[in-house]
Amino acid sequence: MMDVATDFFELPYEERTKLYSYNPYSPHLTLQYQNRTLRERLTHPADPIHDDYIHLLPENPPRYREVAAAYAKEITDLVCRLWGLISEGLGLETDYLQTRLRDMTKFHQTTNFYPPCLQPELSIGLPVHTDIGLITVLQQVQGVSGLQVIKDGKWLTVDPLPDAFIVNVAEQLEVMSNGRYKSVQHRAVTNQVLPRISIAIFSRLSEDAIIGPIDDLINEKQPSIYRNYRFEEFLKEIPKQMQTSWKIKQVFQLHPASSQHLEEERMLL
Ligand SMILES: O=C(O)CCC(=O)C(=O)O
Ligand SMILES: [Fe+2]
Repeated sequence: MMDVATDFFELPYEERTKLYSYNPYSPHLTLQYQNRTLRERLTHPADPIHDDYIHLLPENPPRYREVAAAYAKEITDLVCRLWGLISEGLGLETDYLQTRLRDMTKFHQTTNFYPPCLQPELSIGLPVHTDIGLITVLQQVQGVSGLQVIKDGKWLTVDPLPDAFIVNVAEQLEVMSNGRYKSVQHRAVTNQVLPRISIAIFSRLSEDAIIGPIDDLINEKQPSIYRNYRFEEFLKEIPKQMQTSWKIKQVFQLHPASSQHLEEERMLL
C-alpha cells in the first residue's frame, strides 16, 4: 500500500487534484497548506463489507484500486482480531466487541502526505488531536519520523519500525471501556529534508449508533463516567471545539470533576 500511496503523491499536481471533491463520502484529496499546517490527504472508504466504493478510487496509479481493496480487507480483518483481544482485556467474551460493533462500524482510509519543510519548528503536519472512532491502524513510511504521542506531559517520537503497525486507541473505545483504555493524543511534525507518508485506517460508527460505557464494566467501585449518546451527537461537537477534539467526550461526562487531574495535565502542553 505504501508503494502505491507514494506513487500517488508523486503524480503531477493536476493529476492528484482531479480528486478534489466536496463530498466527504466519496474519495477525495484535501490540501491543507495554511495556518502553519502542511499536509495533503487522500481519504476514501475502506470497508469491504458495507461499501461499494472500489470504482470510485483513483485510476492512477494503475494498481491503486486493486492494492487498496486488498489492504482494506487485511486491515479490517486485523481490527476484528484486535477487538477480540481488547474484549478479553476487558474481561468480556472474545466476540463481544465484534458482535456489538461490526454492523455499525464504517472503516475509512486516510493517506497523509507531509512535504519537507526547511523550518519544521514553524510548521506542523497535523496538530494535536485524538482520533474520534474506536481504534486506528496506522503505518508510517520507513526512514522518516514524524508521529509523536504525549506521555507524562511530554512529546515522544514514535519512530517507524519495519513491518510494524501502530494501533491508536480512539475516543469511542475510551468511552465504551469506561476509561480503561485511554485514547492517545498525538500529532505529526514535518521533516526538514524528506517528505513523509502515513496511512491510517479509521473505524468510525454509524451516526445513529448508541455509545456509552459497556454495562458489564460498570459497578459500584467503577461507576459510569459517561452518559449514553448517539455518535451523531459526538460529531456535532467537533466543529464547536476545533483544535481541541480531546475535550469532546467531556460533554458526555456524568461527573466532570473526576477528570480534573487529566485536564490539568493537558493544560501543561
Ligand atoms: O501522520 C501520522 O503519523 C499521524 C496521522 C494521524 O494521526 C491521523 O491521520 O489522524
Ligand atoms: Fe490521528
